Amino acid sequence: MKTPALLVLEDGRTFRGEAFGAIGETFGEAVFTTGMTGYQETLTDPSYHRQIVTMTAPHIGNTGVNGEDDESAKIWVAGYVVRDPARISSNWRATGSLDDRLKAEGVVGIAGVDTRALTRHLRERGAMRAAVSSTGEDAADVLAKVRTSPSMTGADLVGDVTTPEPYVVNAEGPTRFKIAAVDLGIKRNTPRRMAARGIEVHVLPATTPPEELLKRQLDGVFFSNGPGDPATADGPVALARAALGAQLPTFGICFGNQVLGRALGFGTYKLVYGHRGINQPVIDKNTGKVEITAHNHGFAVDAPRGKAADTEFGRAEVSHVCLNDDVVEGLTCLDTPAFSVQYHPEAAAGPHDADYLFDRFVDLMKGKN
Ligand SMILES: NC(=O)CC[C@H](N)C(=O)O
Repeated sequence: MKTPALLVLEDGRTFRGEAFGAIGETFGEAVFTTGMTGYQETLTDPSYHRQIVTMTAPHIGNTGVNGEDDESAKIWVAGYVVRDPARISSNWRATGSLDDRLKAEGVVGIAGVDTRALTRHLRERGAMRAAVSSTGEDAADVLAKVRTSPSMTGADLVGDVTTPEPYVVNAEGPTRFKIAAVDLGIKRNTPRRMAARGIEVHVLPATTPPEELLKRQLDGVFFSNGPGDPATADGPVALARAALGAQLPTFGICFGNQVLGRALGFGTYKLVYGHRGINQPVIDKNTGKVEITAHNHGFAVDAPRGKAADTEFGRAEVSHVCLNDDVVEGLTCLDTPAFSVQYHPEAAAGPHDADYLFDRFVDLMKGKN
């Protein structure tokens, strides 16, 4: 017999289904992602730390899990919600089933949920605190605990995911540049895309002091994606300010965009339900070109569209916006070699329209040499 499970949302809405993965109880922010592929990459993306992720694609687990697609050393999602798990894994690369992997890593999930109804609810009411429980506990008791669990607003989570020690990802072929990548929850595919362009990537802990970053005398700095509320990232913001002050070529992705935005003096705010998926249209304001891009963000930068803003580090403009809702998706400094995007040019899984941004980073570093 299948073990019954509950998904309880902060506003009291409750979904019933059956246990998927580990049996237990877990808390986090309920969000949804619309990606039709790439569930293994989603599960292992450190940006999903403390989030209960709902897959809107109804059939999950078809290709099992493999030894190649992880974006980090483990599964980071706090909980997993699916409609209809695949009963068999069909892929030549599969080394196991999704259910077994979730069990092995103690990740509590729920299957058999009406994920369309859940997604519509989250779109209307916003992402909110939630729990998945398969311990047989009463929904009212679970709800009481959800209401005392921590919120994503104000959550400082970088310390949970950053590397404790620096490490180096070697360039493929001859080394053309050496950069520091500040690890705020970095996905493996990012250094990989850089290495393919001859960049040697020195991944550094988020707690690296600004003096130490500058002392390394590298060709550029990168600020990665990561979990939590960017309003709490004062340490990384100080690093970005040091990089900007030193005119060091700087690139940021997702959390890195928010960190650069804050370093320039802009604020950040929480979106109602965020952008998560791999088909989000973004326009480059300067070229008018539209890219289909991968997103995973619940916060955004609050910066003026149109005219460049005057910041402590010279003029800065919003370079990209999302065509669905006009949210800021990229920033470019006009007097300092720095830019960032809120979406994922490293996209795994996802479209590669934005891959050119890694070349833009290379061009910035070439300009400096
Ligand atoms: N993928 C990311 O870097 C996410 C950044 C931030 N935690 C947000 O939700 O907006």
